[in-house]
Amino acid sequence: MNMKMSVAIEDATPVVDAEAVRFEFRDAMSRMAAAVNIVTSNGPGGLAGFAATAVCSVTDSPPTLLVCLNRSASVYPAVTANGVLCVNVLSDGHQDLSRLFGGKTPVEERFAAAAWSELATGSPVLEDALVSFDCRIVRRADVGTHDVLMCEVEAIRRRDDGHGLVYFDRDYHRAGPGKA
Ligand SMILES: NC(=O)c1ccc[n+]([C@@H]2O[C@H](COP(=O)([O-])OP(=O)(O)OC[C@H]3O[C@@H](n4cnc5c(N)ncnc54)[C@H](O)[C@@H]3O)[C@@H](O)[C@H]2O)c1
Ligand SMILES: Cc1cc2c(cc1C)N(C[C@H](O)[C@H](O)[C@H](O)COP(=O)(O)O)c1[nH]c(=O)[nH]c(=O)c1N2
Repeated sequence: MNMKMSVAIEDATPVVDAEAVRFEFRDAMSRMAAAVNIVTSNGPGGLAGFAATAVCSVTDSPPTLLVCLNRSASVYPAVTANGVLCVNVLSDGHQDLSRLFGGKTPVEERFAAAAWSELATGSPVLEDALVSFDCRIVRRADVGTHDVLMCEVEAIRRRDDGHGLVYFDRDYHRAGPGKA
């Protein structure tokens, strides 16, 4: 396969090495702030949960989110076998929980660090999440290293207090009230 690609970088020098392109892309992506979520799942494939920033709203009719999941992640077989997941949106103060769900930690250890309940699908719902979207995976596309999961929302739980947690420049930041 021809891996040659080119991207524009600051001095407009073309980058043609695939590894350099990947590095350049990630470095550029580090400048895109994103909400931090813990995506959970439970069912016949077992309990699973991972930190995710590649999550966004697709359509409100029917209410649908997309979640990008790396096929090499340890949680991948469980999430795809279960066919359901819950997107738990984190608040500031959840940094340690995010690190736990983003690292190479055993699944029991990840879930022992917080309190969980359930809504419609049986996926774990984080008790103090800003908002939780309990979803059924209705469609899947494999793109490069990731699966793009289209997730139809079956139940929502939210709280109105708290600040958001944003990942930016490879670190966690508070998203608070007040206009920019
Ligand atoms: N979409 C993702 O899969 C994703 C997103 C964020 C972080 N991560 C994981 O967390 C680690 C630490 O991330 P970091 O932000 O501190 O440093 P990093 O340099 O690895 O990543 C910078 C940015 O690039 C993007 N990115 C990273 N890995 C990616 C991947 N495999 N596919 C698509 N986009 C990706 C994300 O937007 C990330 O914030 C990464 O190495 C990766 O394993 C994965
Ligand atoms: C802030 C942040 C954001 C993300 C991640 C990490 C971190 C720290 N990770 C990586 C993901 O959480 C990690 O691969 C899983 O925890 C699985 O790791 P194990 O394979 O179980 O060790 C991640 N993975 C993924 O497939 N999609 C995503 O959107 C993200 N986003």
